[in-house]
Amino acid sequence: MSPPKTEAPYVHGSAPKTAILFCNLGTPDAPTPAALRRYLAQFLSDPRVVEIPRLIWMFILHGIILRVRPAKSAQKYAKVWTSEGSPLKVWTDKQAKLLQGLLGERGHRVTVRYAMRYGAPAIGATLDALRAEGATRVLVLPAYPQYSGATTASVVDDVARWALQTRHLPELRFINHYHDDAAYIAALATNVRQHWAEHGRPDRLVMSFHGMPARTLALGDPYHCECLKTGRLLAEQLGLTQQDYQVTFQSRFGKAKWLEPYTEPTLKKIAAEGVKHVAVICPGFSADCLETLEEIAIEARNTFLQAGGQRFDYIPCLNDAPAGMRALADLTERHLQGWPTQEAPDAAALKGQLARAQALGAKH
Ligand SMILES: C=CC1=C(C)c2cc3[nH]c(cc4nc(cc5[nH]c(cc1n2)c(C)c5CCC(=O)O)C(CCC(=O)O)=C4C)c(C)c3C=C
Ligand SMILES: [Fe+2]
Ligand SMILES: [Fe+2]
Repeated sequence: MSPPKTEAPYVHGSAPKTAILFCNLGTPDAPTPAALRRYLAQFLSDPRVVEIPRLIWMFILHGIILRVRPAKSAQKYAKVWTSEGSPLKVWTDKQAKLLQGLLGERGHRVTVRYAMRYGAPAIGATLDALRAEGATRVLVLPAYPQYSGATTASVVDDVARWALQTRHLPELRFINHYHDDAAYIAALATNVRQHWAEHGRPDRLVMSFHGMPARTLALGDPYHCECLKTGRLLAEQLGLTQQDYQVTFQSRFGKAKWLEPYTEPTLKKIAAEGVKHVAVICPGFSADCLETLEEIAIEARNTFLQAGGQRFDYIPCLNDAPAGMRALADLTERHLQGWPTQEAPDAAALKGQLARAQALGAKH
């Protein structure tokens, strides 16, 4: 552990200031092999993401994966890259600004910033900036509705790493998950209904979540259960029966067994069974990204159609949908309780305290 870094001197009488740190996964800076190499090296070196003995893994990662995958992944990113950059970053930035606006309209005086677990803006650098701006309370909101060790816990690790090197810590709070939050489920249902009103109701709704190694379930990770619960609650909201929907897991990485059923083989199977029209939604992704726009909306679509399916609809993530943003604002508002952000009694009281202290010639 390195010693605390030099920080701005303590300012007497400063009022509490609250910040919300909205943390997403991160994404490469450009759709190029070099940028992908940097991004994947950081991402896949995280022991929360790949849980195999370090020495063996570093050998495989640097000896094989980082020689092959960057070029392949760069080609995929190039298919979804926008003029403003990676979709994940564009949406995360927009969501942070919208959340700031909504909380402001509700009378909360808070600063909302986003940070990325891998790549930029880094969590530690963003926390440093917030402290320099005077933040004394930070609520950390990982952009993952379902908790997993690989995602949510890894954000907490990064905040903890920053805390280990920081002298004057802000008060810290963390939101672990919101997989069964009523407003989140209702926002997903609104998205689905709107899509059906415009594009027609499918024979089957596939809810595709990012996968995880199957062994993480036996090791106590709640991710699988939380995905299934989100799926059940969404189906309930939509009035679906068990025949109308399916929960699947996508984005398998490596050779090990991951959570099943896998998304693409399931789409192939149901097309062969005669399902003609399928709609796919990815409720575990708070914003569209490579895994939804390329793997599902392009790759999985081709798989389904080639297997005999006739119609494939991809239902976008919540992104900047008003109901989804309101759900995030409600969630953060609940977690802000006890941190007075709506009025400034502390500021007024502190000013009075300071004036009285100064009159006495005291500093404290
Ligand atoms: C939504 C939750 C996510 C979980 C759980 C998750 C676990 C997980 N991911 C990998 C490996 C990769 N994931 C990649 C991209 C990616 N993953 C998520 C989310 C979760 N991952 C998102 C939102 C994205 C997209 C990022 C973007 O820039 O758009 C990638 C990189 C892309 C590629 O090269 O394929 C890898 C690799 C593992 C191993 C894992 C659990 C152990
Ligand atoms: Fe992933
Ligand atoms: Fe379970």
